[in-house]
Parts: sequence; structure tokens; C-alpha cells
Amino acid sequence: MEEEGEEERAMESFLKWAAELGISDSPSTNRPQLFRSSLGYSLCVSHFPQSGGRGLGALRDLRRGELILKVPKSALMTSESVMEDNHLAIAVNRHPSLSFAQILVVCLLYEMGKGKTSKWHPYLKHLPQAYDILATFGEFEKEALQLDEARWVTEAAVLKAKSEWKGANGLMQELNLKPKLLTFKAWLWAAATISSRTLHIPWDEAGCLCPVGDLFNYDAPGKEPSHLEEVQCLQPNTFFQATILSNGDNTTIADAEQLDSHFERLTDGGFEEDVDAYCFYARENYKKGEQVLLCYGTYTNLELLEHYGFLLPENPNDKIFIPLEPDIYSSSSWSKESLYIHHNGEPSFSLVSALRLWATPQNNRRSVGHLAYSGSQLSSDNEIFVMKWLSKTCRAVLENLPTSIDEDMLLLNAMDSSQDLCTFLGKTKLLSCREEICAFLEANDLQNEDSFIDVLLSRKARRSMDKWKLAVQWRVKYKKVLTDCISYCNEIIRSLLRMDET
Ligand SMILES: C[S@@+](CC[C@H](N)C(=O)[O-])C[C@H]1O[C@@H](n2cnc3c(N)ncnc32)[C@H](O)[C@@H]1O
Repeated sequence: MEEEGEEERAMESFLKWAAELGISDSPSTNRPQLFRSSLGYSLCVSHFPQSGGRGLGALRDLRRGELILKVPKSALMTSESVMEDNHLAIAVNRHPSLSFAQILVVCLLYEMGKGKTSKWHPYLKHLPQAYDILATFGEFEKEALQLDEARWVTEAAVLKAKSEWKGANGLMQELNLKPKLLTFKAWLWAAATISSRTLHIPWDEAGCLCPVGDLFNYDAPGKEPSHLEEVQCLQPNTFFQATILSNGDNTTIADAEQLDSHFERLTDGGFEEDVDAYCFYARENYKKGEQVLLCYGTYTNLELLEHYGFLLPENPNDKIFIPLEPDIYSSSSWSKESLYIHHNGEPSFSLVSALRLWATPQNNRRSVGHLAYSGSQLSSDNEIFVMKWLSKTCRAVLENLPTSIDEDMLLLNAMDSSQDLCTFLGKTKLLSCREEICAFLEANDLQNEDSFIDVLLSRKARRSMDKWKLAVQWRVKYKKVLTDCISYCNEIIRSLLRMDET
């Protein structure tokens, strides 16, 4: 309780600091609460346990397209703004081979090293202490992903982080960073902060850290109405419209064009040169109390895990890849990346087309190519062969995995309902994934029976379990897509056989 009160007070002082920098969720520049808090008119900081934890809630009904938050350029933490510190700028310039991202990581660590004297101290204090992006996964959590595709992505992420850290080491030594800030652990923390919190800016490909603006949790794209609906939906009194229409006669073509270009970026947000600020707009209508979300981009669940350390239970942009024979890739001109299965189990247009061609005798492929590329079935026999092959391949992948969806679900249940290690071990005693549980204990130095006396998990073990849980959630989603694909194929086979009979 006391802790909560303290957290609230700390957040209040952060929002007051943000207001002093001109960050505001109100269109009016002379509202009474100015300099008291940057929020309070449209948004408030709240907790949403099911979708992202700390986030921003609507303080009133919000209309799609309405400006809800503005963060002036001077409040953004970018490499450029941190390098106003001459000592840092001179040192960075001596290392021209570093990437934009490496420079921003060093800037963040450098600023952390300043402690209370940093201009951004109130902001830095509120950053998460730990992250779950794939680069932070250890061997155990990587193995728990079970699928090669995911293990490779994890391995590559870890290697990339290590090599970027090593590459920036010379600069960090020159800057005399405290030993704690020179470690790979500190680098991973800063790199994960950059990966999961930066917003796009036109002048630096590493992006910017945006106080308050980085409190929006993620919503997947894909359900926005068309532009036409957007126009109808906008209220004439929104701050956004007031800003552009105040420039003059709203019937001029120039204004109409300006309006069009504004519609392009209406949902979510972006840096706007004309107001020299990052502006955020409501991406849909929100009722008072609902969480206001931001779309960071289009990501599969594996990409969300890689860059942001979470996944969506229902992700309309999820896709999975299955192992395909080399002949399949070479029998058509579809790219490898286009041959996947959608989140709902339907094979992609290109995958079906490629399989139809591959299942056609080589000497006939030329004559049916135009049909296959336009998405037509080639024949009932060809279609049944393709669907049977796809269903068999999905089943083989499922059978080769060490655990079933049901076992994974039991494991997830045990994780969710156990407060301590003894309970967890009791609940998982009869599960067939004993090997995996032993690997968790080993990875966290918990094999010794004595460690069970201390029933509460160490911080390290709790962090490992959080990542383990994400890995299991990811593999369950993968397996569900395979199962749905098998059902989809079987349904098509059944309907084709019925048609053949009649
Ligand atoms: C830009 S921050 C958003 C604010 C963040 N929740 C905080 O407390 O600072 C992005 C991070 O929030 C979390 N997050 C955002 N959207 C989420 C969602 N829909 N489900 C679960 N976690 C989410 C992830 O940890 C992600 O890396």
C-alpha cells in the first residue's frame, strides 16, 4: 500500500517535470493545470494487467483522430540532444564506425551515469528495470521456444547485442563510464530500452526516447476503418483540425491537400516539423476509462518478442513458417518470406500457389503457371494432393516437438497458479515435460533440494520464469496455427471429395 502511494507520488512528480518541458495532453496552451501535470485533460497513467501493465487510459471519451498528446522536440531524448554535452560529442566523433543505434545506447548509458544531475533523471527513473526481449533470453529460455525458426532468431539477437557491445566498448572506456555501466548486462538493458521504447524521427534512424509518449501500450494494425470513414468521424472542433484550418480559408486546394496528408498520419503519431513536436492522435474512438493504445508497426508474435518482449494472444499479423523442401522454393518465383501460414491456419496465397505448381509435373508447369500465379485451383486431384501434403507436413512438425499443446497449457497453468517453487514443482510433478523443468532448475542453480526450503524464487529465477512463460506462450500459438491449418486442409479435402462424388 505504502509502496503504491510512493509510486503514485513519483509518477506525479515525473508528470510535473514533463509539464515543465511543455509535454501536454491538452489542446489549450493556457489551461489552469499547466505546469502541474502534463496529463489530466485527455489521458492518465493507469495499470492494465492484461495488455501491457502500465499504460495510458482515456480520462474522457476520445474521438478517433483527435490530438491527445504533444511532446515538444526539446523534451525528446535523442543522440543529438544528449550530445549537447561536449565531452560526449567529441568522444563519439572519434568513433565514426558506430551505428546510430549503438550511439543512442551509449548516450543512454552516459546519461544514466550522470544520476540526479542528468536533465532526464525524472524520466530515466521511470524506465523498466528489466526487459524480456529475445536478446535477453539465456540458453534455457531459447530452448524452451522449441522451434528452430525462433531459436535462430534468438541466437542472432544475442550475437548482435554482444558484437554491438564489444564494438562500443572503446568509446565507453574513453567516457569513463562506471564499471557497472560497462557490463554486457547494462548494455542489454539500454539496448532493450531503445528497442522497445523509441519512436521514429526523420533525422536519426535510431529514433528518440519520448517521455510520456512512450507510455502507450501496443495495438496491432489491421482494424482501422477506411479514410472515408475517418473523414466522417472527425469532429470539426478537434485540436488537430483547429491547427490546420486556422491557417486560412478551408476551401483552398492547398488546405485540402494538407488535410489529405494529415489524414495519412492521423492514427497514432509522428514528429511534425510545423509544430516542432511529436504528436499523438487517438487511433479509434475510446470510452472514458479504456486503455488508449498506439500501433508501433506490423509485427508477427516472434517479431514482437524479439523487439518488445511480449506477444499478443490474438495477433492478426502473426504468421508461421514450416520447413519446405528445396524443390518447392525452386518450382515457382514466390519469395521464401511469402510462403507462410496465417494466424488463423490458412496457408498464404503464395504458399498455396507454390505448392500447386510444385505438385504439377515439371513439363506441365509452364502451361498452368498463369493459373497458379493468379490463385486458381489447377485440378481437383492437384488440390487434394496439395492439401494432404500440407496437412501431413504440419502434423509431422507437431509430432516432432517435445510437448503437445495440452501439456504446454498445463505448464502455463502451473506457472500462473503457483506463488512459490514448491507449489510449482508439485503441480508439474505428473507432467511429461520433466526434462524441461529440470533444465529450468539447473539454469537457475535450483537443483539442490535445500533450495526448495527457501520457497520464494530468487529475482533471477523469477525473471527466467517470466521469459520461459513467454517462450511457452509463443510455442502454443505456433502449434495452434499448425492445428488450425490441418483442420483447414482437411475441410477443403472433404469438400472436394464431396464434389467429386456428385
Ligand atoms: C513503449 S512501452 C509501453 C509502456 C510500458 N508498459 C511501460 O510500463 O513503460 C512498450 C512495452 O510495453 C509492453 N507492452 C506494450 N503493449 C503491450 C501489450 N499489448 N501486451 C503486453 N505488453 C505490452 C511491452 O513490455 C513493451 O516492450
